[in-house]
Amino acid sequence: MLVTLEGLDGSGKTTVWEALHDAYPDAVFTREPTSDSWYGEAVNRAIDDDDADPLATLFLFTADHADHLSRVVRPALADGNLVVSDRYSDSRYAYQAAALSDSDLRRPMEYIMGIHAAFTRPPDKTIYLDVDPETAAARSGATNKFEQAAYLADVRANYERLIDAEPERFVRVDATQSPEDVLEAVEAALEEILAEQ
Ligand SMILES: Nc1ncnc2c1ncn2[C@@H]1O[C@H](COP(=O)(O)OP(=O)(O)OP(=O)(O)O)[C@@H](O)[C@H]1O
Ligand SMILES: Cc1cn([C@H]2C[C@H](O)[C@@H](COP(=O)(O)O)O2)c(=O)[nH]c1=O
Repeated sequence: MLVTLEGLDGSGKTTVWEALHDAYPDAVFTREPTSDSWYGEAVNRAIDDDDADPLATLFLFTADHADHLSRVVRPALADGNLVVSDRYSDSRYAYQAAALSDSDLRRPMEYIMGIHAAFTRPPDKTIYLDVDPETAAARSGATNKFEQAAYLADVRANYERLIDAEPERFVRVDATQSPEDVLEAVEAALEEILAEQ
């Protein structure tokens, strides 16, 4: 089963993802952008480059996803593992659709989803850590172009579109709570997800 953690920068995904390692020692924990491949390194260069072309950035993230799928996600699922990914395809649909909103693409989110549809493995469930853009930007330190409150407001609106389209896949957790309460809510959600499967 593939469970993904999604949310704005600073919503607390990585904090939760790290804490879950103890509760689920047999699960495969992974992330996007990947941290152990040259594709992930290329993505990180694009994130840190304020002048990076947004369409080129989309394709770098998508290449990293393709490598992540073939090298980590599909083999782990084939072995029957629970896979928990800190960010996954929804990050592209939410973030790159926002970055490309002023481009020549008429419907950026649909375009990005179309590129993925041919090869991706959709998540079985997605835990969405919901936080307002101002809190997100403040927590993340606004250190790169994606961590700005105005941009994150557009990203959040895109996540809401995704949730509206597939309400049964998403579990929303209020990420403005204390880290302990957020973790408790995520662990409860994950227990329910695993019990249902
Ligand atoms: N529930 C919370 N309340 C207050 N601060 C939090 C909470 N969760 C995480 N933080 C703090 O916010 C910062 C960002 O947390 P974290 O890295 O887990 O977020 P993230 O969603 O993974 O962000 P990014 O997507 O930018 O990597 C850290 O300093 C972390 O300690
Ligand atoms: C996977 C993915 C990520 N992003 C953005 C979101 C963050 O600002 C950075 C890095 O992610 P991290 O969780 O802070 O390490 O990249 C994106 O725009 N599109 C994506 O597909």
